[in-house]
Amino acid sequence: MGQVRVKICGLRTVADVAAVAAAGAAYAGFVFFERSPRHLSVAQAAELALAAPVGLAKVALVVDAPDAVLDAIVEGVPLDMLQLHGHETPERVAEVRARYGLPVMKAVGVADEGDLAALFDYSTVADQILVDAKPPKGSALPGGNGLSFDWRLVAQRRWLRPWMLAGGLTAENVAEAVRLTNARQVDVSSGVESAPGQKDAGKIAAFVRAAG
Ligand SMILES: O=C(O)c1ccccc1N[C@@H]1O[C@H](COP(=O)(O)O)[C@@H](O)[C@H]1O
Repeated sequence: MGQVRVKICGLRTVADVAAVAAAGAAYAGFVFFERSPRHLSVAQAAELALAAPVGLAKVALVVDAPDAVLDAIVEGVPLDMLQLHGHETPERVAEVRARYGLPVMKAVGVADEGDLAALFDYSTVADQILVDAKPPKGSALPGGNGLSFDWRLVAQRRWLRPWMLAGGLTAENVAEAVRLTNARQVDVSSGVESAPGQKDAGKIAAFVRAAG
């Protein structure tokens, strides 16, 4: 594993899990959001999670999920972290942490300086912060759109909790993103795909290598 910890999100097959583990990524992400081309059922995610080797952290991504949906995911899938990628409030983040006893990573969309205060607010309640590009208005997906934001907005910033950089990262731009922001963790979904929802083992390996 390199110095920068990598999360590969939106895995859909056991072969994807094997490629992520072989590349040396730290986290594997499973998406539970029906509008996403990466959406999994609880049974599908359980199969992938059970195929993950020890040391590969399994993350469930949800978007404004009610307790009933989270209950089914947490009961059915062996997990290491929950990623909240919707409009969950700081109070909801605290509630989810307490209810499930799992670390919670809260995604925050960034487009300009005005979005940075939210990063601090969530860092007081979440275990980790995911700093992602803000989705364009009317976008079908709140993430996984392959869009970047101006990395200079978060260059060298410090928050109270560990954080990950996300949004439009690829093997071609991740080294520059890390250099500019000093991110110690990065997250990618569409940048390691050959088509929406189709992970590419070669791109995954190249991305992890390039992240450093
Ligand atoms: O990947 C998805 O389909 C997805 C769906 C709903 C919310 C978030 C989603 N993905 C997350 O978005 C960011 C950035 O993705 P990309 O690399 O720009 O494609 C990443 O954190 C994914 O976990």
